[in-house]
Amino acid sequence: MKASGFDFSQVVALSGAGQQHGSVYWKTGASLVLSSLSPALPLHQQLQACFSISDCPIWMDSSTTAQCRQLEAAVGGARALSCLTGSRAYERFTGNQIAKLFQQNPEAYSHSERISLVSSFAASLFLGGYSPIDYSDGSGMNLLKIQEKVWSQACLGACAPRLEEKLGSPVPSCSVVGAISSYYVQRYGFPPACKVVAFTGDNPASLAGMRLEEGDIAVSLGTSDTLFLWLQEPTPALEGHIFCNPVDVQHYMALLCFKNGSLMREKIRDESASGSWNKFSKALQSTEMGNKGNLGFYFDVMEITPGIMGRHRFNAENIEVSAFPGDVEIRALIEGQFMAKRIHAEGLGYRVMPKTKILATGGASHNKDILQVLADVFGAPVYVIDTTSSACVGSAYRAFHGLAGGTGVAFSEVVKSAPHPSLAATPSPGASQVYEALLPRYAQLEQRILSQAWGPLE
Ligand SMILES: Nc1ncnc2c1ncn2[C@@H]1O[C@H](COP(=O)(O)OP(=O)(O)O)[C@@H](O)[C@H]1O
Ligand SMILES: O=C(CO)[C@@H](O)[C@H](O)COP(=O)(O)O
Repeated sequence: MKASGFDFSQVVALSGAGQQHGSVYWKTGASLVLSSLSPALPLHQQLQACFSISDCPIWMDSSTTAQCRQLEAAVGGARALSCLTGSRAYERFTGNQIAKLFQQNPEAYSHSERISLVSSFAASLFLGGYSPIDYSDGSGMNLLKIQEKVWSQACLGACAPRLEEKLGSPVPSCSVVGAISSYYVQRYGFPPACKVVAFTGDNPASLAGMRLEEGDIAVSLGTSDTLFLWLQEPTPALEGHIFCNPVDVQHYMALLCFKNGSLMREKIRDESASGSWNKFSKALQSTEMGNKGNLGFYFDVMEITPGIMGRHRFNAENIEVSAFPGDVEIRALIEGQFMAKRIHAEGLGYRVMPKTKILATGGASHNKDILQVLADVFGAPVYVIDTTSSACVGSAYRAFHGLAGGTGVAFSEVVKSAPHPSLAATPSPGASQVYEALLPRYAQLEQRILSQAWGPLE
């Protein structure tokens, strides 16, 4: 930005977002380095010795099943943990990652004076000191009591000793956490009064960027596919997550994460459309809604929602088949991905309403033919905002909100003059009849695969 001539002296506030659940381990003494950085040198040269471990766990890590079971057992089971923290124990959630680090590398853990999320880590760089974790990203740790908005002592105790002091106290997501550090003032020309508003997770920031309203559903088609909803009241369940809302401290957001998103679509594009999104789109155009009854499940990595692995294809008679022709494969993938989203959102109590808008974002929201299938499966119009970087735009809106007063001011008021989303796809005639028949079949086949993999379900 500096090289392209951006005028940092005009920036009155900033905020940001980081992928959820990742954790950064600051070594004892790091805060001193952070607060006395030389503006003559880049960050990486000065911070190299500041971390207790060099490879940080990120959200795709699923190696903490043992720690998940320990945490659930410590608080009275999966449902009890979900009621407390908004989610049953998930491998990628930070509390379980911290517990694993403590168990497998106690030295690195004890040498860590502070543990940040990716979001609060980035905010710390701008502050020149440790930034608190915000309520919304803090909800992705299996440690925060989402109603009281304080760390759960039971969860902290089950994960690792002296954890509270390493995390610091969580704050409302729209809090001003301090002024920008002199490093950024001197090196880049920010004004010294520029405020840093707490950073949050990428999905909460996207909710802000898309200006989600009640009844709407946001679908982020990034590396992972995520789906989020605005909730007045938390309804924690054994599937999906409830987070504190990033723009309204009284409310909540629900999130469902599907790991086999764009990377899975890319694989099928490479195998069945010679690596071309254009050919991939043509396959969607040339096949009909409902795919003549052919259904597919494509999970090359262990899926989060639901816990299935592998590829499973079924013909119209529900008989498992080993392959589909290329075009059928592509439609089965996209229809299957969106039917799973609708079925699992409805499992959290979500219902498509006449006023429902689907707001699409992320890399694959560039693809109109994919969005058409989304509109058809949900029976609702799909809108896109004029940027796929909704988390970045949301961070700018959140900075503006924090500057305007944060918790005392309605977010919708602050962003009311922002551009409206534009219509990208409307349901095709006859779509609801097709998918009303197909959705229950998809759900039954999903249950069949799940029980084959895990035995009879609860
Ligand atoms: N025309 C397209 N059709 C479908 N998918 C696309 C298209 N263009 C980009 N993508 C997908 O978008 C993904 C990146 O999305 P993005 O939202 O930037 O990811 P991230 O989760 O890293 O933020 C790529 O993996 C790619 O598969
Ligand atoms: O784990 C989750 C949400 O719970 C992921 O959505 C991460 O937040 C990473 O997002 P992308 O990089 O895939 O956008």
